[in-house]
Amino acid sequence: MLAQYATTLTFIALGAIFAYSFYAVLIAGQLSLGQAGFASLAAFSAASLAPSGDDVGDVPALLAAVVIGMAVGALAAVVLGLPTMHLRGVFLAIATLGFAEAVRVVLLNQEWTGGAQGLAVPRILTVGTAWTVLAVVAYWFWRMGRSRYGRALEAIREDELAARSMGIDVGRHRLAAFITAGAVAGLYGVLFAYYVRLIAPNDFDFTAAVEGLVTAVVGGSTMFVGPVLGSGFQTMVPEIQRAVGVEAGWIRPFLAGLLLLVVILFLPGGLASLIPRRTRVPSMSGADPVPGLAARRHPAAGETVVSLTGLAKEYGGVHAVRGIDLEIRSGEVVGLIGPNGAGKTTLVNMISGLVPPSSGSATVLGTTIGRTPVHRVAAAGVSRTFQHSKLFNRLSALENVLVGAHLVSRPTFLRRLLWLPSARRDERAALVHAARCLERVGLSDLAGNRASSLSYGDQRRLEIARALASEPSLLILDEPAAGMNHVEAARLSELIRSLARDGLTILFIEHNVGMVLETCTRVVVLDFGEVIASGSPAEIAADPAVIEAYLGTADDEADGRSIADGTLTDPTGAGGAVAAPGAVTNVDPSAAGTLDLPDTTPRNAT
Ligand SMILES: Nc1ncnc2c1ncn2[C@@H]1O[C@H](COP(=O)(O)OP(=O)(O)OP(=O)(O)O)[C@@H](O)[C@H]1O
Repeated sequence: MLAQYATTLTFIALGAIFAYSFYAVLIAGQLSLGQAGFASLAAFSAASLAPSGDDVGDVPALLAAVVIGMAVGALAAVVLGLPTMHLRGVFLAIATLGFAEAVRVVLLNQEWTGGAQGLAVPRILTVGTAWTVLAVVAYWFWRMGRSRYGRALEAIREDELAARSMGIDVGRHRLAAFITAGAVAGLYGVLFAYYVRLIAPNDFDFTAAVEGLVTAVVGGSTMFVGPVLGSGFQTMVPEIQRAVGVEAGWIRPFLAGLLLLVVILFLPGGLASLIPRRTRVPSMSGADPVPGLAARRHPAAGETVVSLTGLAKEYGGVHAVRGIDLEIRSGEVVGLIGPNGAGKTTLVNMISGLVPPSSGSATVLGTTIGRTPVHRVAAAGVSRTFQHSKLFNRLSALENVLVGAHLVSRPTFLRRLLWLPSARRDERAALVHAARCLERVGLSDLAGNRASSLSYGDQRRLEIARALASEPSLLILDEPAAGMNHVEAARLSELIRSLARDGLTILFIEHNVGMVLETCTRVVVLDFGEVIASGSPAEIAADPAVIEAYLGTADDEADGRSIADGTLTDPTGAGGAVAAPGAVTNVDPSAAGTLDLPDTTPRNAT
């Protein structure tokens, strides 16, 4: 019975292994077509170099071929990956396709490969061996999925910039994923060669690469079983068509293409998305530090956290930030306010290492800004949220926070492969820590929900939980209350103050002036890229320059118009939008000192 389907079953296993080589990079958001080249190099190298089964026995011969093939595939991935890993999307696909085609043409013109006639290879692979190898590969990706490394790759796929800000070294992770793809493609090449008996360079052409990619996409890249489902689908559909007698002429490829289209159109996450993704939410007890997390050093109270000297940023002719001198000390809660286009986001982007300054110098937690990559700035203790939410949308709320804990959690992948209890302990520590961060922002009930399904206000809070998970020394919040109603904004204000009581230094941009005045120990006001005022909330509320920046000229004030209610043109010319119903409102206008504060914030996040 099994013998009757042995060929089909072997090709399902081979197709799935090849699809895993695409899955390996798709989970990190990379589109590569070079796998056919890796497989080809591996197949011909192994077939030429591995000992014969007659000399050493079939199993050792296959094992030696597999080792050679995987090493050749991985090495080729290093050689190709080093110069191409900075490429994204279709550019990486084109570069890697160019490599695969170059390999094919070169091998086609070599004597030792047999050229177009091909090279004879003994059939050693059996259906049982093929499925055993597939089980090992699937196990590898299954154990990787819930490890710190696997989560980092998923985070890179969802939002590379946010992943960098969580302290993930994106370049290193992308290269590691590419090398894995090379090794798995090499494995496929060898198994294919030792099954089909005759290999030719044209077996690894553009069509083969596209088939591998399509199999991985149809199966889905969000769950480790995706490639197996994809290969089963791709191999079985023609078999079923043959069985029901529609194999002739154009009908068969037409139906196969149609089914493919249906899967891609209606199941963008692939067949694997039909399987619900479970998030285990741990039970928590106590507020003690979680053992198993890396300890972080925080600056002592009053120590300098941020030191900016003459910091400036120009975009072409636009002076977004002009010569800012600013010092922030540990334990301060500094509010950054100013009209639209004043340069607030540009300034915090420079402080968090996202944008290099045009001139001036900045030291943040001992790191020099400008030369330090974003993930190193994060490792120094800087964590942030973004003006426009940058969540990992397809991950659950808890998984988002787990990624945030990247810098304090321990690597677990290799230990998970061996089922070591220490890996389970460390994973649990990270889970408990993440769950506590969610609890702190009041999102415990939504831990298992997809980030994209949360309300706007909950997404803002989730970003804060994710930022807190790295146990930062400096927390930067970019318009955290945007989209929140006044009750949520008041709760957020209390949360910020409680974080400050715990010793965290906080820098936050907010258009809700009332909330800023109530929450901060110091307020810095920017206008046209310059600091126009800096002082205690009471000083700022009474400062004529601030009132002018916010209310415009005396005439405007006399008209009874203000930026706050959206009736006064923004001094930058950006224009004030009228607050949406339910948008941020002042937390406590009585904290406003002598500035006649608006009771609604006019501008939502832009
Ligand atoms: N990448 C960029 N390229 C060109 N100009 C930019 C870029 N980023 C910001 N700017 C310009 O720099 C100035 C400051 O922008 P920035 O976003 O920092 O202001 P902001 O105070 O954060 O404004 P908002 O409150 O509207 O977010 C604006 O004139 C803006 O158009």
